[in-house]
Amino acid sequence: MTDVLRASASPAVDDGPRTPDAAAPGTAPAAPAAGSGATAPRGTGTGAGTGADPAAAADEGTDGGVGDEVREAVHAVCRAAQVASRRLRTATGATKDAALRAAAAALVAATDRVVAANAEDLGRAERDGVSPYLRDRLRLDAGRIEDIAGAMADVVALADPVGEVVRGSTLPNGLRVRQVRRPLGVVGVVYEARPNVTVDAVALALKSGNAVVLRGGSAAAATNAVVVEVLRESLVASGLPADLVSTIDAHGREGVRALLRARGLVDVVVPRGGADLIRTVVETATVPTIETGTGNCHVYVDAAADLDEALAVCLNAKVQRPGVCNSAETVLVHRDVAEEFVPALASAMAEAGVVLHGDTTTQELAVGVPVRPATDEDWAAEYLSLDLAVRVVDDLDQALEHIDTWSSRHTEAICTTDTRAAERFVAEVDAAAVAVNASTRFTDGAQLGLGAEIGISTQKLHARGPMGLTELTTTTWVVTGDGHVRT
Ligand SMILES: NC(=O)C1=CN([C@@H]2O[C@H](COP(=O)(O)OP(=O)(O)OC[C@H]3O[C@@H](n4cnc5c(N)ncnc54)[C@H](OP(=O)(O)O)[C@@H]3O)[C@@H](O)[C@H]2O)C=CC1
Ligand SMILES: N[C@@H](CCC(=O)OP(=O)(O)O)C(=O)O
Repeated sequence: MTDVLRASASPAVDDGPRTPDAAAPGTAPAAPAAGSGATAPRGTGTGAGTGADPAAAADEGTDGGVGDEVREAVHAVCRAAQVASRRLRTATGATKDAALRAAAAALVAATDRVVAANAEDLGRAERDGVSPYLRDRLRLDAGRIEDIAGAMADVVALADPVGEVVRGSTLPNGLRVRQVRRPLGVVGVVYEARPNVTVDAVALALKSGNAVVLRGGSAAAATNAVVVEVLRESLVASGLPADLVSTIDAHGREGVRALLRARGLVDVVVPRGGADLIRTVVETATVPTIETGTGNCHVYVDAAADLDEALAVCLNAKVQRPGVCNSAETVLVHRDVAEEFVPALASAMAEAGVVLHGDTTTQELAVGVPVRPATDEDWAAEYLSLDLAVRVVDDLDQALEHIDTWSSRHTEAICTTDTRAAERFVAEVDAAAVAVNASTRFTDGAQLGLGAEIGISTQKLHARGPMGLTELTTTTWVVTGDGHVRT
């Protein structure tokens, strides 16, 4: 069976000239816009055009709708992060590891404070009608804080990427050349209301020698404020600058746009979120960015699938954590096994509380289980809930065509015992991750051995899939001679 999860090399990002944007007028306030909850079929781009942000639109071409005050405040944070990042360039692995261990312990020690702030966020989310699945992403308790600290320890245990010689040789003229891994510098992260991401981002950024500027989902503002405060205090206690970790949460979405235009002050911004965020990034950013797109992931159950195994994979992919980007939204079933598989799938999903949306054949075969007629909206949807679209396909070609049309290029899975079908699937699907006889839920930094992830890139440059330590570095060519001159 093809090893579908082999790591690939990633080229460096262009960090552009180190001159911040000139100040531009524009006092329009930030205007939140709801995401569409659906991904577009192939050919319509990254979700541009879904939702609207009048402030950004009104000020397009000037400074992304950012007022002077917010721009200056965000740039000040980035400048301080840039200064702090220089301290980490030369920090030893031992220094960074000790600081991260201390930070993990500080977080656990602050459990009561963090949980109290989280309760505030959860109460507000419930009053605002946020779905239970999204509230699950937001929720912290003592056990989850222990897990988060454990994830930090996992990152500490990984090899320090900084200083790694990627390649090197002595040229015929005697010049010694080495390509050496270095930190990027300042990494901005805009992410969902999921406080574990705050800590994952900090652990990965610091271990790879970077300062990090955070902008978490507003629903998690109280939790993140406490977490960031605890981490900053801990850094100082470890003899490192607090400004290695900072937040721009106070500046709302206008702050996000200011960060996206802090060219010369941040080296890369990683936006983790839905179509509306990505549209804003595409239209606003002047800094290098790495997009982490929405998840519209499929499981294809082939004619040669082990159907018990396939059922377990489908259930896990849909039900284990339906509110996250790597959960499955559509199951495609080969016609030859549909009569046996669809009824089993339908009753297992119904038992797990899943609402099915299916094509005509699925509706006919799912005896005793209600199936809503599926439309193109269902094939496009990233439900992020206990909803699942099901389609019976004629063969692997039709499955591949469906995936090519509707996939968000995040994660696609095939269940089959046919090696040739698996190899075709791996070769022909265009996605950040492809799983063979395994759940889509494995597309996760921790699960793939990266300790954690700063996001799951659905673009092809500079990284693709879960981004860990290596993806937060660039390289420098070090050329050493003995007074060599070029002739
Ligand atoms: N591939 C990956 O690694 C990941 C993908 N995702 C995807 O994100 C989506 C779900 O997360 P959700 O919390 O709803 O994500 P959102 O896109 O709603 O929010 C993520 C972050 O982006 C901000 N944001 C959203 N829209 C804008 C905008 N127009 N301008 C500036 N900032 C903006 C949010 O701020 P505010 O709080 O103000 O709304 C928040 O901080 C799903 O589609 C999921 O698949 C999520 C995480 C990881
Ligand atoms: N790392 C995650 C998946 C990525 C993620 O953060 O997704 P999301 O909850 O949509 O923001 C996990 O499987 O736990």
